[in-house]
Order: sequence, then C-alpha cells, then structure tokens
Amino acid sequence: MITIQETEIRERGLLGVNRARELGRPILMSEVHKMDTTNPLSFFNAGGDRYFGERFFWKDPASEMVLIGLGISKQIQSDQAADRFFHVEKEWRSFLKDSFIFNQYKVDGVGPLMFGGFSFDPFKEKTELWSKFADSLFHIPKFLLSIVHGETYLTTNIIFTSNDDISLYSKIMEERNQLLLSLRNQINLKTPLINSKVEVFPERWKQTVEGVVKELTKGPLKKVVLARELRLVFTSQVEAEAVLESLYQQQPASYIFAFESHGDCFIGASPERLIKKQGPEVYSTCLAGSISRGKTEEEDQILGQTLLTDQKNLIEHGFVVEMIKEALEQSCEEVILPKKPQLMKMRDIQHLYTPVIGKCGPNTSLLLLVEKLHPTPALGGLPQNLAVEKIREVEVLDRGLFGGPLGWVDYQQNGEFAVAIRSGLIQGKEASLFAGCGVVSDSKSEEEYLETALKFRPMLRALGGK
Ligand SMILES: C=C(O[C@H]1C=CC=C(C(=O)O)[C@@H]1O)C(=O)O
Ligand SMILES: [Mg+2]
Repeated sequence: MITIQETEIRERGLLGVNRARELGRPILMSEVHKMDTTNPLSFFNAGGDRYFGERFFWKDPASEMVLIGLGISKQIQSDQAADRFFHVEKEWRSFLKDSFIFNQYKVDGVGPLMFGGFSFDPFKEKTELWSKFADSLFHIPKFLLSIVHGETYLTTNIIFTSNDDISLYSKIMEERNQLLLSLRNQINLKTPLINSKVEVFPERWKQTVEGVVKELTKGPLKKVVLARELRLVFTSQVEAEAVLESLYQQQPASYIFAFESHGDCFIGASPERLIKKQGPEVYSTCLAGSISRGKTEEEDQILGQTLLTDQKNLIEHGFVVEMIKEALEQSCEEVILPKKPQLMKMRDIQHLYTPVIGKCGPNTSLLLLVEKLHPTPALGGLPQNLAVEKIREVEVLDRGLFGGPLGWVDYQQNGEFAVAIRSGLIQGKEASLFAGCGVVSDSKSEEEYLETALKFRPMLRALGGK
C-alpha cells in the first residue's frame, strides 16, 4: 500500500484538473514510488482480471530492466505506413508536453514510458491473423512496475481531461491500492494440451527458398530472410501467464516479452537486441548464422567451432555487420565493434554474434535509430529494399509484429528495442509460432527448413509441445 496525505490528494487532483481545463486538452500526471521487492510475474498475474488484454511484460537478458504494464492510460497507434517512426515519436513527445512528472529517481525505465512495437512490413497485405494489432502500436500503461538493477518502482499515470473533477486522482489511488493488495504468486499455471500442430505449407516454403537461392546467384540480391508459421490448436484457452512463466524459467538469457491487445497476446523469448539507448551511448547486436547445440559438451564445442569457420554462415552474418555498422555510422560519432564474431549460445541453438557500441549526439532519437536499422539483414536481407520487396512478394506468412522492433521508450527518450523473433501469437485456444532464416546463395532448402524448426522450439516448449 502507498499512503498519501489527504491534502496531497486534493492538491494533485486540483493541479491536474486545472491544467487540463486551462489548456483544453488531456494532461498526464505521473508519479513514481519506490516499492519493496515484488515478483514481476505476480504483478503481471494480478492484472489478469481487471486489465486482461491491456498488459505487457518485458525483461532484458541481463535482468537489468524488467517492466510490467497494466491498463492503458493512452494508446499511440497508426496504420499509416509512411513515416511511422516519426509519427509515433511526435505523438509521444506531444503527449508528454505540459505533463506533471513526480519522479525523484534518476534511473531509466521509470516514470512515463511507452511500450509496444512496429510491424515487420506495413506495406504487406494484411490478413485476419494480426487484426488485433495496428502496424504501429504503443501503450502508456496506467500502472508500470519497473525493476531496475534490482530496485523496484511503481509508476502511476493519470490522464486528466477538462471534464474530470479532482475525485479522479483519489479514484486512481484507490485502484492502485486494490492492485497492490491483490499481488499473489499464482500457482498451478499450466498450458492446456495441444490438439493439433500444423506446419503451414512446408513444401511450398522450401520451394520458395530454392527459387530465392537461384535469384541470389544472379544478383543484385545478396540475402533474403524467409519465415514460416506453425499453427497450434489447444484443448482450451491458453493463458499468457503460464507461457510467460515457462519462458522466464526456460530462456533466462533472452528478452522475454508479452504484449496484449484486444485479447490476443504476442509473446516470445528473443536473443536479439536491435538497439538500446542510454544517454549518448547506443548498443546494437549483429546476430545471424546458426547451428544446433550439442548433446554433450564436446559435441557442442565442435558445433560451435564449425559455425565460427563455416563460410555460408560467416557470409550470412557478415551482411548484418556491414549494414548495422553503416547505419550507426550515419548517426554516431564513433562505432566500435570486434573484427570477428563470437558465439551466442541459447538453449536450443547457437548463433554468430557481433556486439556493436556507438556514441551519438545528445539529441539522437531512439526511434530514428530504430528506423535506420529496421529491418537489418538478420530479418530482411541485403540490399534492404529489394529484400523486403522480395519477402512481400514470395512469403505466404503475414509476419505482423514478428521480426519487427518491440520495446520501450521512456520520457527521457532512453529505451531499448529487441527484434521480436522466437515468438508467437496467442489467440484464445490457438497459437501461431513464427521462425525465419537467412537465405544466401549457398543455402540448401532442407537445411534452412531444419534451422527454422530449431527456432520454433523455445515457444513450442513453453506451450507444452515438442
Ligand atoms: C529470423 C530468425 O533468426 C535470425 C536471427 C538469428 C539467426 C538467424 C539465422 O541464422 O538465419 C536469423 O537471421 C528467427 O529466429 O526467426
Ligand atoms: Mg541462418
């Protein structure tokens, strides 16, 4: 429970109401309180009744930043394809204008923050699959729990309109107290049994890979990432809580995310950072080139060494390094990266990995960097435009948010985006899982098919499948 003096309740209510009336538009009031340690999953679960469909969850691989949002105090959304990054940024900044922010803590990820993402390709024809998510969709939560370097903060966001009176403030305080009283560790979280599991047109997908390989040998295309879908039907409704809990336990070294919209939930455990911005420093990741994990330590090492020296995978990886380096050099004074890739070992798969650090000017916009990078050749291809056009033309899958940038931006304009892979879309009793792979001129369709099968595994396991 957070206790607030009666006079303060009146004062803050008055402040919000007066400014909203004065300016004739909605005004944000945001306040941050330090909290005792709280289990992040229990916070997400506590929102299950009242905020179902309006929750998000985020954890970075180092667990330095865990964010859980409940309720929607404001939504930024658009299906406008052109300039979408710019428009979201503009709306975010204008929403923050003239707001009251009571935050004495100088840490990223607390206070007003928007969470959400961008679809992979807003120009791709839409299907029913992603009808619950706009091409650009961000939520500013009502309540945000931030666990930053082990310290826990609760942000409460209130929107005052000119029609509100000062009782709005006390109503939200009451709602917050009820929420805090309802925190509990849910027990017996279980996913229902899988009734059917269908790969969507696997033979056709392999043929598409073969067709693209032929084109790659002729140029100018050098790489195209092709993705496919696995559709699952369960015996009863799949609860996001249960899947999240499994991903949290099973994939500690990944970004764990869940994003609800109108009853559907986009969820996953991605190893891939697109970009993180912390003041003038930016961090990105080149991740491409894959091989399975070994059954024994020895076999695992041999597989890792094979990957580090495999020409096809090195080329596939090199395209990503080339593009990310170039994109960041356009906005940063300095870009630092190692000459050779390292290995990133996840539970089911190992990748070639090159970390990138950049130093930018103080006013560099995070969303502008996202725009410059997305899609990197780890999800699109090279050259970027031609590859995305090719995907639009030949891929059966409606990727929606899969492979897009997903993450958060705080009111100081710091934040982080992951590439939303190793993910799935939960829709009641059904779920779609997505996986892609980088196709280069040396690719073999059967091998790429098996690589995508490996990439389904994290989500499949979390959903109780094999
Ligand atoms: C497109 C995916 O992975 C990308 C990231 C790492 C390795 C990749 C690869 O080796 O093909 C992909 O570029 C996916 O997981 O769906
Ligand atoms: Mg690959």
